[in-house]
Amino acid sequence: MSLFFATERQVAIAAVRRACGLTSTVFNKLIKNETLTKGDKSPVTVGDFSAQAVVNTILSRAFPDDPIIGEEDTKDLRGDSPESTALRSRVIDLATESLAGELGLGEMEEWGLGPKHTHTPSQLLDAIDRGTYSGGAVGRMWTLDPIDGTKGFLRGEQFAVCLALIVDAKVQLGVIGCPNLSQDASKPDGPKGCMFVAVRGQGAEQMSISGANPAPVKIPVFPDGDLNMLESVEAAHSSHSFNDRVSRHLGITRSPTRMDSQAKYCALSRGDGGIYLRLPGTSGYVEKIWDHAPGSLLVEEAGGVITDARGLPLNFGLGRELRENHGVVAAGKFVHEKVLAAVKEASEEEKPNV
Ligand SMILES: Nc1ncnc2c1ncn2[C@@H]1O[C@H](COP(=O)(O)O)[C@@H](OP(=O)(O)O)[C@H]1O
Ligand SMILES: [Mg+2]
Ligand SMILES: [Mg+2]
Ligand SMILES: [Mg+2]
Repeated sequence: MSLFFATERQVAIAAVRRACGLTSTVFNKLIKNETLTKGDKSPVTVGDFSAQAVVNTILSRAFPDDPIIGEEDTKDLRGDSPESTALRSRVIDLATESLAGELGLGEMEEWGLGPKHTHTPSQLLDAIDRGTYSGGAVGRMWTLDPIDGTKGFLRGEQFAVCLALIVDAKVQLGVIGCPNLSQDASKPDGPKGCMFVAVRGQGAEQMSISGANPAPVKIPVFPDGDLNMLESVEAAHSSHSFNDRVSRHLGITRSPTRMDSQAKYCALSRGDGGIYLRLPGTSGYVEKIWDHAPGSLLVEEAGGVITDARGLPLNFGLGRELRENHGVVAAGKFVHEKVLAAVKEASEEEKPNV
C-alpha cells in the first residue's frame, strides 16, 4: 500500500479519537447554560469549542504550516460577561484535561504534545481561532467540524467529529468519529462507537474508536426494491417532502432512515442505507465544506459517487462554503445516475428546489 499521507492519517485519527472521548465526557456532564445559540440560530456547546481546541492544537503542533478551516471561533468566549467567563473556563478545563492524555503518537514529545506538556488558556483560545482560515483552491488545508450534528448530540442521538485534509481543492484524507453509531449496523443495540477513515486511492475502512477491528467498507450493490434513503432528522436542513417525491420516482417503499450528522455518509459507505439526499429548503442556506469534506471522500473510496443535485462535483476550493453547489446526492455507483434523474423529475414537479 502506498504510504501517501501516512503521518497525516495517524495524526488525524489520534485527534478525532481524542475529541470523541471529550464529547462523551461533555455529554454526561452537560449543564443547561453550556449551550449557546449562534447568530444563525444553530446551537453550539462547550463540547464543540473544546473539541475544536483539542483537534486544532494537535494539528498545529504536528503540521504548523497547515491552515485550518474550522466551524467554530471564540467570539462568544472572549467577553467579560459572567456567561462568557464561565463558558471560557469550562472550555479551557475540558480541552486541558483532554490534551493531557496519551495520544499514542511516536512524535508526540517532539511536537510538544502529551501528558508532559501544558497549554495556557490563551494558547487554547488561539488554537480554536486557528480555524478561521478562509480556504481556497490552492495548497494544503484541514477542515474540521468538531461536533457535526450538534442537535443530535444534544438529543443523545447521532453526531460526528469530522476532519479532512484538502490539497489543491481535492479531499485527500477524511476521518469521521461517530461515538453513538453501532459498530454493526445489523445489531443496533450492540457496541457503539466507530471511526471511518478514507485516504484517496487507498480505500475506506471502519474501526472502533480505539482503533480495534479495522475492516474495509464498500457500498454494496442493492437489489431493486432494497434501496432506502438516508436523510437529516432536521427538516430545516433538507427537504423531507422532496425526498419523498424522489423516493416515489425510484419506487422506494421503505421509509427513510433519519440520522443527524455525517454519520449518514458512514452508514451509506457500509451499505446501511442506499442513498443520501440533501436538498436545500427555502432558507437560502449554503452548505459548509466541513459538513461534507470527509464524508464525500468516504463515499468515493467506498465505491460510491457524490455530486450536487445537478450532477456537478462538490467544489471544495471556493472557500468555507460549497458556494457553487446545490444540495448533495450520494449513492452507490450503479444507483447514483438513477437518483439524479429522479431528482430532476421531482424538481420539475416541485419548483423552486433545483
Ligand atoms: N438551514 C440549513 N440547511 C442545511 N444545513 C444546515 C442548515 N442549518 C444548519 N445546517 C447544517 O446542518 C448540519 C447538520 O446536518 P444534519 O442535518 O445532516 O445533521 C449542521 O452542522 P452542525 O451541527 O455541525 O452545526 C449545520 O452546519
Ligand atoms: Mg454548528
Ligand atoms: Mg456540521
Ligand atoms: Mg458542528
